[in-house]
Amino acid sequence: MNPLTSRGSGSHSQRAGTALSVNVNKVALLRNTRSLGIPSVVRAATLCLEAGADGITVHPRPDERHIRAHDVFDLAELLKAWPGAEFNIEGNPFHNLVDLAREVVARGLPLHQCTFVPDSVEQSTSDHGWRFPEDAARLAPLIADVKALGVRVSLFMDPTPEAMPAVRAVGADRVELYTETYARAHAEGRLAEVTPAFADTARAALREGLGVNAGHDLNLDNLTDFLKAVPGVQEVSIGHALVGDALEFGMAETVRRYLQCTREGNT
Ligand SMILES: CC(=O)[C@@H](O)[C@H](O)COP(=O)(O)O
Ligand SMILES: NCC(=O)COP(=O)(O)O
Repeated sequence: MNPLTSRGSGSHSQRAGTALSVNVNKVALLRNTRSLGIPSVVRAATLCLEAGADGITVHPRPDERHIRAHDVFDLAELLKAWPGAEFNIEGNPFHNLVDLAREVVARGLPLHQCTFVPDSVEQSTSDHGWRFPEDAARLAPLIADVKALGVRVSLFMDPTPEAMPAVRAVGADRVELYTETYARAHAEGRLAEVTPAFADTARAALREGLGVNAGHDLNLDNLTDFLKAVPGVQEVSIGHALVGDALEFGMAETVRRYLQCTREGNT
């Protein structure tokens, strides 16, 4: 069982420090190239949880290129056996996300967080956050709908400190900082250019009473530095690099290495 304690925004449990939610999209992507069910997404998620991961994330895109609807329900069934761990579904609330969330909850299955991401259907991966004030009016009712299910709502956001009061006003519980620009700058030795915006956005979110998550292109090289530089990050969701690392180190050892980065990043 994970050492989880309640803290922070939203009513669900999180362990002290930054939680690691493993995104298993890329396991499904490989599985979908044949009809054999290999590798198993549920088995991969089980290995992550057994190794100490705090949660599982999926981003079921409308074209089901990786995570399919049945994966969402299969993983939610798995999470029932891990009461301390969290299930986070990411996606565009104007596409398939809200209906999936409703169905998970209707089946009596656990769902802790929905992360709203403004991706278009044909996008190859996420590449920007919501815009405020432009998106506020159309997001508000969907945020209310998902929160009425008892599910926390996090909004995928670029590092824009000035948007945080509007994110709070629209009813979100958390923001997820889109970290691609941090990851690229880290790889290119340009951290001074980007770090202040991430740290300022986290501080602005915390001032508003929002929780702070982060994700996209985080990896074993940049995760510790990110968490040292950006205050109060409650959860990182990591998939692409982590699943790649698992090919080299195995899933359990890989998860342990990422957990070690979160611990080092929190000191
Ligand atoms: C929201 C986000 O940051 C993305 O990283 C996403 O969840 C990953 O989606 P893909 O695996 O389809 O690239
Ligand atoms: N929210 C980000 C996520 O779930 C995984 O992003 P990535 O590590 O696949 O880039």
